[in-house]
Amino acid sequence: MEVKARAPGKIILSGEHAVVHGSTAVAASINLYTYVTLSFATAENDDSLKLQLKDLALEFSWPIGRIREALSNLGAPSSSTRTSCSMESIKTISALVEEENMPEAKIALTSGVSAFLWLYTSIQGFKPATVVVTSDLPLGSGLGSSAAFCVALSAALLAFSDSVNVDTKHLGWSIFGESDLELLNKWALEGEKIIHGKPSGIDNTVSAYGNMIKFKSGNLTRIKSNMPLKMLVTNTRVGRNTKALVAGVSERTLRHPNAMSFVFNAIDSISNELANIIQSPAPDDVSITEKEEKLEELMEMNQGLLQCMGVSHASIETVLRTTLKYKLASKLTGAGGGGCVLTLLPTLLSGTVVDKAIAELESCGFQCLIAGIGGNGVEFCFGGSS
Ligand SMILES: Nc1ncnc2c1ncn2[C@@H]1O[C@H](COP(=O)(O)OP(=O)(O)OP(=O)(O)O)[C@@H](O)[C@H]1O
Ligand SMILES: C[C@@](O)(CCO)CC(=O)[O-]
Ligand SMILES: [Mg+2]
Repeated sequence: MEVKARAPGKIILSGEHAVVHGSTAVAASINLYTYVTLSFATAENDDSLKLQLKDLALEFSWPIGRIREALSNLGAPSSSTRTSCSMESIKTISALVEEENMPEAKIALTSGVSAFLWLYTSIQGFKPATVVVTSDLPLGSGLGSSAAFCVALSAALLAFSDSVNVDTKHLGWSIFGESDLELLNKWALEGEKIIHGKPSGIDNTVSAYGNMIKFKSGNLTRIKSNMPLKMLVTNTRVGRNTKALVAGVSERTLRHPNAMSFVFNAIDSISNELANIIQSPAPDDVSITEKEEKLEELMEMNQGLLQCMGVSHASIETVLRTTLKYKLASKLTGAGGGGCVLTLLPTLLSGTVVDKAIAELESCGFQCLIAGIGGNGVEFCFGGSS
């Protein structure tokens, strides 16, 4: 028997980075997913834990005895209580990953593979198994690939544990009950900590719960949109790393605590206003257009403040300039420093303008997509031969 889990990526409509410092942020799931399939070994002589990253054509395999020896201090797995990875365990796990000779060009994956080993051994202990990962999401681009990976992984691991209440006979995709989802989200955050250093928890929470959320200091409020929201996502293809960008903002905050607290407060107000606009009723085209104009202004203000935090990038500025030529408002999404930019596509905007803007962005070497916003969060499905 095997279990497959899928978790969506996300866009942050407002409040990235500031959310790490206690401000409100607004995020939505998108219809691009990371898939994780878990099957325990059935052959007697198969005594290894395998991780296959299919899109990257990478396979890792550790003899279970080697993992048990290295992590003997962990004790018995306890899937019902999330535990944080100590500095000592991180070092041991990194050494296990290094034994696998990660290709130099893919060294950024080390933290993802470490998060895998931590979540696997903490939830399932030392059982031989194969875990296969595929993803629609570009890695390290601001669309929450790390969170989708941790959420899908936690879902597959917990689905085969005694800590959640799932029906293994159900055919097709299922969702977790509220308390199981809460546990899953806590485990996913522990994985994100290994990848991000100091995550706010917004990315794993929106991936786990789906739809649209407002998030502040670890607490989520579900949001119901009362207007159509269409966003163009432009991937600058400039690689960056969320951990380093988050650390950079924290350093700036230490240097200029007063100034930065005003920036974070301004972003908190922007996020709350944006959430109110999205939720308020819009009975006709005129009121939708008015709401869109306000959203555009708030996105521009948020982008200005992100630039002030030092997380914009020349490639992001090129996207902003290009979309402005078509009178469209944009902001970076996720950690910035490259990665993806959001552009609001108003309801009454002609298709020709969108096509022209996309063509110009793509001629700069960027990649554009229009994401479906606000679908289900994490789901799982049992299958395979028993
Ligand atoms: N499918 C995957 N397989 C293995 N590791 C992954 C996968 N997806 C993400 N990761 C890990 O997450 C890292 C990228 O995370 P990072 O937080 O820097 O970017 P992101 O999550 O895509 O963007 P953001 O955090 O801004 O939304 C990768 O370098 C890798 O370590
Ligand atoms: C940059 C950040 O705010 C969002 C990354 O998608 C980091 C976080 O909240 O953990
Ligand atoms: Mg991330």
